Amino acid sequence: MTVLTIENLRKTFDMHILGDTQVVGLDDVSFTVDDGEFLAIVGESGSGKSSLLKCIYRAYEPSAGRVVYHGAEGDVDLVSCDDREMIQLRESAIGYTSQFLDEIPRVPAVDVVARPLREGGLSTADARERSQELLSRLKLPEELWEAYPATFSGGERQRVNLAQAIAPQPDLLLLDEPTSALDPETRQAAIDLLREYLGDGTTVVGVFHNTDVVEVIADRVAVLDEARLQRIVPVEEYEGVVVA
Ligand SMILES: Nc1ncnc2c1ncn2[C@@H]1O[C@H](COP(=O)(O)OP(=O)(O)OP(=O)(O)O)[C@@H](O)[C@H]1O
Repeated sequence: MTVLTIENLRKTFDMHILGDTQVVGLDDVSFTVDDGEFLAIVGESGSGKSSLLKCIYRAYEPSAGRVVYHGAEGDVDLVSCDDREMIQLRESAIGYTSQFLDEIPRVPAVDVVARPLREGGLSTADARERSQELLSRLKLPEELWEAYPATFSGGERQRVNLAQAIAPQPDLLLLDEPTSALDPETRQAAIDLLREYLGDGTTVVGVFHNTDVVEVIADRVAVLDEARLQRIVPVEEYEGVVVA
């Protein structure tokens, strides 16, 4: 079953500061994503990877095209649906995370991860227990669980960020470089957790620079080149080396 249909997606940026020139972030991108699939988005720096995720999540308003989410309640065009419907989908079905943690001042790491679980209806105790499990699996030292992420290293913050994103097990999860700051051992732990914890219940579209990660985690790979979808192939046929 198809979860996401992207049709002729285009995103341009009007750069008034550069004498009204136009930057093309995405150009005529079309593909579908199946239920439970892990699709990796790769491509050189500036090829449009983050713009694609942001357009799906409507953090960027696409300039043209359609992004249809085939959810439990029916099809929704994420480009044209009203804001309220989009917010509801973000709360219930579609997750997004960038590689940087949006810090909430003076909230301990364990509560940052527990928050979406509490909002989803879990008791505080259960939500905290689940978030401790996730942080433990991601090898965040236990003494940091009750500390504020503002003081954490880049890799420690990224673990909190990833745990927070996967905790509610959304139907569709958009991940932008979720493992970029992790050392190889922690990256492996993150990959194992993503696979196990999300299982087939979550469809993932994730931007990755690291070819090793792509090869072990993705089902298919979409290669962007200068704002266009160059090819989309099963991971076994993917041989590209991606450098940020
Ligand atoms: N908010 C914005 N305003 C203006 N231009 C933008 C904006 N966001 C992206 N762009 C431009 O769109 C193009 C694609 O950017 P995008 O960030 O999607 O690429 P990327 O493949 O994710 O790059 P990287 O791997 O470096 O993160 C680039 O030329 C970029 O400068």
